[in-house]
Amino acid sequence: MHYYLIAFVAFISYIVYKNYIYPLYLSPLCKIPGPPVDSFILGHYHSFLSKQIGEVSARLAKQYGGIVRYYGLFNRPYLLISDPKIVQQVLINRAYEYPKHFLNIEAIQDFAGAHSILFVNKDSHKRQRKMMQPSFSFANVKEMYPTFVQAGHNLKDIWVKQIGNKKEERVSITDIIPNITLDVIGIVGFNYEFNSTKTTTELAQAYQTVIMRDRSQFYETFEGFFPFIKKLQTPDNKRYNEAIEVIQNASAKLKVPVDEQLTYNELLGQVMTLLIAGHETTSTVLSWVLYFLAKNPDAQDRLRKEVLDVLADRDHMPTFDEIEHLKYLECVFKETLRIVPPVPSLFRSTSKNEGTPMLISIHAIHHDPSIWGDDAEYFNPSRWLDPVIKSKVTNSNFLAFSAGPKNCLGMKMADLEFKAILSVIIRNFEFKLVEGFNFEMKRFGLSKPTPGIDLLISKVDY
Ligand code: HEM
Repeated sequence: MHYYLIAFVAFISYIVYKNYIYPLYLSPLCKIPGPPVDSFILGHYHSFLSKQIGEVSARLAKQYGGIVRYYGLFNRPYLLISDPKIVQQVLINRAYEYPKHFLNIEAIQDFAGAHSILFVNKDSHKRQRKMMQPSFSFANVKEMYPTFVQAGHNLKDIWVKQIGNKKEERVSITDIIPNITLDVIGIVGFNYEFNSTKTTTELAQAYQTVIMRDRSQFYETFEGFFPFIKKLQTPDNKRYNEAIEVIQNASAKLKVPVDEQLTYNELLGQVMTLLIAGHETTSTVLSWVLYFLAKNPDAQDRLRKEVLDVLADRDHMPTFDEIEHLKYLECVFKETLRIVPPVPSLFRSTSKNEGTPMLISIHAIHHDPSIWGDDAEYFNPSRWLDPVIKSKVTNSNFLAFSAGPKNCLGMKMADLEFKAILSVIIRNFEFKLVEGFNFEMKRFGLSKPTPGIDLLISKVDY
């Protein structure tokens, strides 16, 4: 009998040592500054892991510095990184030595495919990247430009109809913008018309269900530890699993334009990755920009004035060169990406096996007053014209598209799509905040406004 007792005591001692004594008192990571732990089992759940992770990480970085230690479930240590010198090493100089880390890999694989470029490292990554790169060349992206302008006009037509003869109309902008960008990626990525702005498509709704699921970093980790939770037939899981099935079925029907031989699963992975990476991020930044312009009427007027120089005639389709010359539009794009980076954090691991997970907080870096000035919390597109700020910006502190060999492949495409759509929209409408309307930011994943953004929209009559 006492053998069982000894085994039981040994087991408990091991658990206590591994999950409490070692991480909290003996690990070399204890020397790194960070907040005191709240709970033996839940780590920092109560103080911040259940909250909006971007804002929390900016606060922690301000309090403790560019590298902060914090604790997840069972006191697993994490590092919160916002020091641009470390970022330079991890993302750029030694990118392949720091593989991506996923709190809940199965959940992401559900909608990006298990063989996605997003998950692989070293040779597999280099191979996929080489294969995909030509589709994103400058010349190819430039050819997509008319599709982007047309998308701006499609959105314009929808809102003109919605406003009708009224002076202004309250519109939920986040209901339609993801459909606009989904249609765009369908056409430019796969030569396929989803027509999601004209008919209700299951696919657009499926993405809403998956992306708008608002769960904390803690919950994601918890489900990552116990993946069977995902299979429980709760109403939320059922909705989610049905949505994933819709995405997988729709992706299976599409074809990516690559020459090299790919297995069926690799192909499916690429389609799913491009669909998700190519429309949810762009729709996020387009939604936020309209909110910030509504909140800052001076910036809105200045942008409209600049756009009117090339779009005096409202039916004129702006050319690529005309759009590329709009300097304030460029500032507005960068400022929106700075203040609300659609991907607020990147996860990496210090090494392949059981390495310490690192959360690189793009949000914290983008809100650091030592780089962006004392008004870093505010939307101010003109900062991008300030020579002092310009001299401080580098590819390791402006990270909306990440940096280095795994940076965003669709960067130029997103840039052009944003500018084409926004210029048509701002030429044709004025945006105001709805008094008393509040929303929050999703706690984890993409920086989505939740439940969405309502604005007052009126037509520009000149
Ligand atoms: C404003 C819009 C966008 C933002 C802010 C954005 C941001 C990012 C970020 C931060 C990453 C790095 C993720 C990580 O390291 O974990 C990334 C990767 C990627 N993005 Fe984007 N993205 C945008 C639009 C697009 C578009 C339009 C496409 C394609 C149609 C695209 C395709 C990709 C791909 C394929 C990767 C993986 C690259 C690799 O691992 O080598 N993105 N994006």
